[in-house]
Amino acid sequence: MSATTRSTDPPEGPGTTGAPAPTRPAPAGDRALRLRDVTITFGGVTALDGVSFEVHPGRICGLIGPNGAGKTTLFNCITRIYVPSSGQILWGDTDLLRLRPHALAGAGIARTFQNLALFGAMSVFDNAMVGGTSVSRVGLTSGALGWPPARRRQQALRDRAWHLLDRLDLLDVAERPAAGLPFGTLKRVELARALMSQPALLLLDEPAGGLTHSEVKDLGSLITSLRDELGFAALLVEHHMGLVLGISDHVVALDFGRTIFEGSPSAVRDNPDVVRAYLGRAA
Ligand SMILES: Nc1ncnc2c1ncn2[C@@H]1O[C@H](COP(=O)(O)OP(=O)(O)OP(=O)(O)O)[C@@H](O)[C@H]1O
Repeated sequence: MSATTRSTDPPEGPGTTGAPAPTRPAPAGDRALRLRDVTITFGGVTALDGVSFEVHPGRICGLIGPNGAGKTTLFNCITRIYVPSSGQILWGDTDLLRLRPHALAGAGIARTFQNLALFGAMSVFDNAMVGGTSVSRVGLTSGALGWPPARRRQQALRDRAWHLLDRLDLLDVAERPAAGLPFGTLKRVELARALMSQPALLLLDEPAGGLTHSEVKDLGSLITSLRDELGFAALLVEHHMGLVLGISDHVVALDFGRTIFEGSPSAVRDNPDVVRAYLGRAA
């Protein structure tokens, strides 16, 4: 992101329009993410081999598997970084594989990054705003020129950012640069940035990575309460089994690119194929 996309105005305080917080439940409708027989090969390696499952509206789907199982590759197929060799990925009625990567946010899909995608020199508030301006029709020029509809949209974004920073316990650091903040705090900023686009589907890439035990516990409660408030569905790729089993409605386990389990969190722990996959290789 270039410096030109940085918000030029100082952040106004929360709720400056006096309007109710604009974080309404995402218009998830009946949109589900449907993967059908997704296969991708890299040279001789079949990273995904006929993977099929669904993520239902408003539900959290945990995606687990040992190292090299294909989780990141699957994420990269959904986010249009990789093109599957065969298979279908549908988002509601939309063929996701026909969407350009930059159109995903506009289609209601947002993601977080394992290694964070924040701008160190920018404030926490401005980092959050980046996630909203990518889908809002607020042009920097029209906003700066004070065109009334653009100003109203800009203010609605600011209100949403303040609301999310409040929900994510980030108000105290809102005006501090992201660089230098503790990792656990940055993970929450990353979540705020992703939620600014009001996604109907949130792709969470190892959100617990690098967090302490108590931070992981808090993160689990935060994700479920935000899901309850905002109505998004989530696909959660995570090694932290406690988090996956604690907050997922549904779990899919991969091994060597194949689905070895699909079902409830309570059933996954004792599933012999899952146990074998994790015992067979270091997770
Ligand atoms: N761009 C690529 N080129 C070649 N092989 C790749 C590429 N991306 C992934 N792979 C291979 O695909 C397989 C699945 O890798 P992937 O990173 O998706 O696993 P993972 O489940 O995310 O593992 P981890 O938990 O360690 O992140 C591995 O064998 C990996 O080496």
